[in-house]
Order: sequence, then C-alpha cells, then structure tokens
Amino acid sequence: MSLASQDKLLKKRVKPVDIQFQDLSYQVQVQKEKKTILKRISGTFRAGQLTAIMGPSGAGKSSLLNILTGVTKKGVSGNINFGESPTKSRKNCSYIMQDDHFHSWFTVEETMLLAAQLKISNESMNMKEKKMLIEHLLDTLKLSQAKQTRAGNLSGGQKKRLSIALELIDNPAVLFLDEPTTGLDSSASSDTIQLLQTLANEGRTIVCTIHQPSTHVFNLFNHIYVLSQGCCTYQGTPHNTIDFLRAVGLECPTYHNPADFLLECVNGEYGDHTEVLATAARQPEWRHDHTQDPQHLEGLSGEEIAKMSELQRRAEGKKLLTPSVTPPSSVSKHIYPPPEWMRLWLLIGRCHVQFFRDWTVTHLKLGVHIACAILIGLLYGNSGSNATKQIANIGSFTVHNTYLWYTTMMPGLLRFPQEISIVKKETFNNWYKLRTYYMAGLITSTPVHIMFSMTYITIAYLMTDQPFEIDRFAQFLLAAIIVTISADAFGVLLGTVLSPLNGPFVGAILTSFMLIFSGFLILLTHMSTLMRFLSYLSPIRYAFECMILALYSNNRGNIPCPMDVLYCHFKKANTILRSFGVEDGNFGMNIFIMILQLSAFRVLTYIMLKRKLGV
Ligand SMILES: Nc1ncnc2c1ncn2[C@@H]1O[C@H](COP(=O)(O)OP(=O)(O)OP(=O)(O)O)[C@@H](O)[C@H]1O
Repeated sequence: MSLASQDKLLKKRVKPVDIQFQDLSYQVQVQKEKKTILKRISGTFRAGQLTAIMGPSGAGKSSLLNILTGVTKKGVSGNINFGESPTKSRKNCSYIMQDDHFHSWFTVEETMLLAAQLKISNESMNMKEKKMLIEHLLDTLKLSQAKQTRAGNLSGGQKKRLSIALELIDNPAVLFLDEPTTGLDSSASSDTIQLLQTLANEGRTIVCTIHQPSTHVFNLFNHIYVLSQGCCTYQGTPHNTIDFLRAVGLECPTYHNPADFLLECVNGEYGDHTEVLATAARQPEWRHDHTQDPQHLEGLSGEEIAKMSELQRRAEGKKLLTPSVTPPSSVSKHIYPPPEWMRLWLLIGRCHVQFFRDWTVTHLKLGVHIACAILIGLLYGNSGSNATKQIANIGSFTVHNTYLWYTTMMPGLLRFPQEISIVKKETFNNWYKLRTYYMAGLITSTPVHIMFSMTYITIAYLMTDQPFEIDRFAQFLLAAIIVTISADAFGVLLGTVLSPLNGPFVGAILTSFMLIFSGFLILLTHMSTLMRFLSYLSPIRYAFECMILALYSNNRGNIPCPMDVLYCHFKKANTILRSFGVEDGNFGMNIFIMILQLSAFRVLTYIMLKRKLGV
C-alpha cells in the first residue's frame, strides 16, 4: 500500500471533530465581587492538529480546558461547537487530567483489559479482539515491557502513557490533556508530545496545556493558543511566533527559545503588551504555516530547493511510517459501550479483586477483629451470666458498638477521597455511570462488613457468657451488623463531603457525641427532654438499645447471683430494662430507624458525590 493511501486510511479511522468557541467568558465569584477569568476569547482547534494552550501561571489555561471538556459549566458564557453541531455532548471526547489516577492493585494489562471491557461491548469486539487491541496499544505506547507491573509502581512517564492508552481504547476523536509533561524529564516530555503528534496525524483533535516547552517540543505542535490575563495573545503555528512578535515590535534575540520569548512577552517582561498582542492575535494569517508556501522558497537556489523537498519528503515519510495507534480491527467497526448491568458486574469484580489484594482491608482487619474480640472477651469474662457484673456487661455493648463504629468508619473516611479522583476520571470519560459504580461498591462492601462484624460479635458473645439462645444471639448480631454498615455509610459520607484532613477530626468528634448520647455514659432517664431528643440522632443509641432488648427482654430468666453475694440488684432482667430506660423499647422499631438512618447516609452520599463530580 502506498504511503498516501496508508495516510488516507489512518485519517478515516476517526471522525474529525473541530472545536470552535466564540466570545467565551468565564466569571467566578470572589467574596462579593465577580472576577473575570476569561475575557471573550475565540478560537478553533482543528481535527488532525496538536494544539498547545500556553501562557503564564494564572492566565486561565486550566479554566479554558475545563470549560471545553465540560468540567466547568457555572459562570461560563459564549458558544462552543464540537464538529458541526452546537452540541453540549462531548461523548467522543476524553480528558486526561494532570494527575494519573489508577487502582494501584492492578497490573497494566489488567487495567487495560478492564477498561476495554467497560468501554466496548462484546458485540462490538470479542475478547480475542480486545486482547489484540490492548497488545497493539501497549506496543505502540512502549508499555509492553511493563505489562505485568502494577499501575502503582510505574514511573511518571509510564503512568502518563498508560493514562493515554486507557483513553485510546475506544478511539476518541478528541483528546484533552492537562499538562501532560509536568513531572517528566525532557526526553519523556518529548516522547509524550511526539506520541500526541502521532495521534493527531490520525485525524484526532488533540488539545493540551503546557508550561515552558523546549524548542524541539514547541515545534512539534501544529497550533499554539496563548493566554494572558484571560485574553488570547497569540493563536497560530509555532513557526510564526517570531514574525508575529516582530510585527508588534518585539524582536526575539538570536539563539533564544521562541517559546520562552513568547512567554516572556506575554508575561510582561518587556512591558505590558497584552492589548496590542490580543488585537494582533485576531489576524488569521498567523494560523497558516508559511513554511509550506511556494513564495517561501523564493530566492533559494535550485539545489537548496531540491534539498528542502528531499528533507520534506523524508519527514512526510517518517510521519506516515510512525506506527498507527489505531488498530486495524477498529477501522470498519463502530464501537458501542456495553449495557450498564454488564458494567456493574465488571465493577463488582474489580472491587472484589481489590478487596482481596489489599491485605490491610481484609486479612489484617480480620486478624485484628479476632484479636480484639478475644481481648475484650478475656477482659469482661463471664459478665453475661453474673448478676453482680451487669453494669460491666452492658458497658461491653458500648465497647462493641464503639469498636465496630470506629474500625469501619475510619477506613471508609480515609479511603474514599483517594477513590473519588479515579471515579471522577472514569465517569467523566464514560467508562460507567456514577450510580453503577456506587451500586457496585455497596454490593461488594456489605457482605464484607457483615462477615467482619459476625466474626467479632460471635467471639465476644461466646467469651462473655451471654445467653446461649439462638434468637437472642441473632438479634444481638443484627444490631451489630447494622451499626457496622451505618458506620461505613457515615464514613464514606464524611469522606465525600470533607477533606482528608478535616474528615477524621469531624468524624471523631461526631462519634464521641454519638457515644455520649447512646444511653450508657449518661442514662437516657437522666437526660433532659431536649438532650433525649438529640439522642435519637445517634445510630449507636439504637444499636445499644437493641442489644439490651435482645438480651434482657422477652421473659429473660433471672441472672445467676453468686452464692457469696447477699444481694444482686440486677438479678432480674426487668430491673435492667427499667434502669436503662428501655423497658418500653421496641426492637423492630429500633432496627427500622437504624435502616432509615443508614439509607439516608447512603442517599446523601450519592447526592454529594454527584454534585462533587458534576455528573
Ligand atoms: N473557582 C475559582 N475561584 C476563584 N478564582 C479562580 C477560580 N478558578 C480559577 N480562578 C483564578 O483564575 C485564574 C486562572 O486560573 P487557571 O487555573 O485557569 O490558571 P492556569 O493558567 O491554568 O495557571 P497554572 O499554569 O498555574 O495552572 C487564577 O488566578 C485563579 O486563581
């Protein structure tokens, strides 16, 4: 096949999408005033081109990228068109954020395979084809050697390439990247931009923000869009920057990196030229690469022209021979995503693997639960069957609730903020819907919490000599299980709303109050009406009441009083129920309220998560 037809074929593989924006403004509220970040900027990012958004720090680069990708919607005015239609839908776009977020427990190959399964239905591509596609992408992105490496152990450059490979699976027409070279050395930066150039050559629209590129990297871009103080101060090819700046009276010193000089000029190092540059940047002539024009060759000798043509031919050949990123199998096929239930199934699988690979949340936690249950069992001894130890026995219920609450709430609270970044990236790039992810998390974590609380409670129940009756044990266990699941829901809610720094602090304080209001440290009968009312907010209070009712209501017989003790005040179960103010308590109602509270935490978390991710 000839080079030209190869090129034609490559360009056919993605539907070209030009991005046009006009009079785009972005305002934010800073205290009582409105601050304008972007000031009626316009531009076009063409398919088949690699565009760099450049500018000094705080110029509005990330703001522009976030607006184009749809991450930022509030405070934005103006028109944005993707392709022909003035659509707000960016279905065929992918956004690669500055930080690379992956589940560190999966290898590169596993991460790619799961992404392929989540993005492409089995009808569009069977498993064999998906594996071939992954092989091809890993090969092209020079990741084959790292196939079996866990994503968490990859180098910065490899992580960036994996991020790109993951989004290339479903062959997007538009790729946005926020500072893809940050943290990479010059060779890795150059490799990354070269890769992006290859992707653009295949007909994609590639837009990225970049800080201070080297001359070599700068010249790899097809289009440069410079922002300064919210205005566009240059849009055109990298080759025209020197002429452009000369036209406004700014002469680039010989041997100076044009990219650096451009940034110095827009940064105001040679005086404030923002307005002049913004006016000059509206001229379309800078967007045309004059090095390709015939008049550019005027004045050159025949030999020089022949040499230039040869160099150009070689460059073209090299460009066409750059390995295609799009695999041949996807040429003729339209890729459809799998149904949402299939994605749910896949995400449940991912959560399970994660649970079992992360020994700190499974093996360690199980071991700690067993050890702590034994320790508490030894500490309270036969308190369940000795009338003189009933206060201690009821105290042990508070210990169980507090232990289960803390050990479940804290991991949820600390783990979830890390997870949010991954979910944000994946939901934004249409890997799955947020509700699918949320359901998968609930379906996977609930049995784990049940298993942990069952292990702990069974050991503690038997060791503290509680009544050997299946009904009472089942009720006691049910209360413990629901309080554990509530703790997880509460932890995840706090993890969603608060920062990892504030979350543990607020969580600890709220838990302390839930504990104080539970009815043991101060009896419910000793609380004022208002305080008693507040106690109804504490899930630990309901669990505590349920545990007392489970063990002391329903005609519990007398608790044995040791022979050497003359009087046992808590010999009768009714005395205990009365003393703790729960003689009229209803076990079923308490469980029902706990489930309501738990559901409220879950729904609230989902709403907060949706708001936070803007989906
Ligand atoms: N939500 C916001 N509230 C207040 N100010 C904001 C908000 N978002 C952005 N800004 C301000 O807008 C300006 C542009 O921010 P932006 O992050 O787009 O800059 P940038 O060019 O990407 O900078 P950098 O290169 O340092 O990342 C900054 O001064 C920033 O403080």
